[in-house]
Amino acid sequence: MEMKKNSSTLVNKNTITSIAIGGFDGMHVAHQELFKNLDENGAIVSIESGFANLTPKVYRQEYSSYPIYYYVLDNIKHLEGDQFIKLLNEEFPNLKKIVVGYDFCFGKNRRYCIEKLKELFHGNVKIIDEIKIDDIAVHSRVIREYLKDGEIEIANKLLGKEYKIYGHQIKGQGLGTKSFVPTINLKVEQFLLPKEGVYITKTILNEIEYNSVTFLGHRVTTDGSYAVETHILDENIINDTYTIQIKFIKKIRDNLKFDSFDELKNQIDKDIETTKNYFINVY
Ligand SMILES: Cc1cc2nc3c(=O)[nH]c(=O)nc-3n(C[C@H](O)[C@H](O)[C@H](O)COP(=O)(O)O)c2cc1C
Ligand SMILES: Nc1ncnc2c1ncn2[C@@H]1O[C@H](COP(=O)(O)OP(=O)(O)O)[C@@H](O)[C@H]1O
Repeated sequence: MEMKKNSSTLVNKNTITSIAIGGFDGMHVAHQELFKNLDENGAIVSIESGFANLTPKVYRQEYSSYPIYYYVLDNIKHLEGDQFIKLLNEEFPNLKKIVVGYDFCFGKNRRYCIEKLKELFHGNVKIIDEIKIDDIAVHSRVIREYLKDGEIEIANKLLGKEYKIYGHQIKGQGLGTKSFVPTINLKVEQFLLPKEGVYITKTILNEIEYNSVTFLGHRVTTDGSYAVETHILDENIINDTYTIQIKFIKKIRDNLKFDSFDELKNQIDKDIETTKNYFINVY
């Protein structure tokens, strides 16, 4: 049913017969619903606004086997409706079907919407009604708000997967191993970071997934600097991987200021206990 193509550069645009159009930041449940309506020669046309921070461009292909072609919004937003359709027909000479959501609009001042698309495109236009989960409309902006509030479980439900960020290892304060627990410190770019606090997570190193607990926030108890640090449970990891992935599962607590290192150490031990219990009960 589904074809395996992992890079748009490998697929000739002449073979494409159906496309889904949108921004596709997050590659969430509603986006996946659009993709289900593509045929085996389907492709994803992703319009880049420059604001994607759930699945930044370089990480997006991971979430679909359909090839993704990117177009920069600034280069196409001045087009009139017929010019936009002409562009699509030129880019994909065998295009037969377009799949979009109920709220899709395009062209100059977003003046052209569903009715115009049906009128201007001489082929099959499939419109997907608004997708909701537990009465919440699934949109990338909605998911961003839940993440900013630390509501990981709701965000994950709307995403249809665990929210995952990529980062690379940087040096920490050097306090962790000495005074608290060993952590991998991450520099994270491009991705939206959830609310400051402590989270049950999984950390992926060299494609191996470990249970972990992750702190994000300003280290208000120590030097006040912003940090993303992950402690891997029950393992003595010597990490030599540059790229690290963190999947967020659940928030445990807010970021807190402690009066002493001892109190912080106690709380970190409790966080680790809470995380271990979670994994024992859930997995
Ligand atoms: C599970 C966990 C929870 C943490 N919670 C807090 C916190 O609530 N407040 C805070 O200021 N720092 C918190 N930290 C960060 C510590 O201050 C940090 O691990 C310590 O400064 C060592 O940092 P380093 O690895 O850069 O040496 C937490 C760290 C971990 C691993
Ligand atoms: N909840 C939804 N239900 C149906 N279609 C949707 C939904 N969210 C987005 N779409 C469609 O998916 C495509 C990508 O939309 P986009 O604007 O990137 O999504 P979002 O609303 O999440 O930012 C568009 O064709 C859009 O109409």
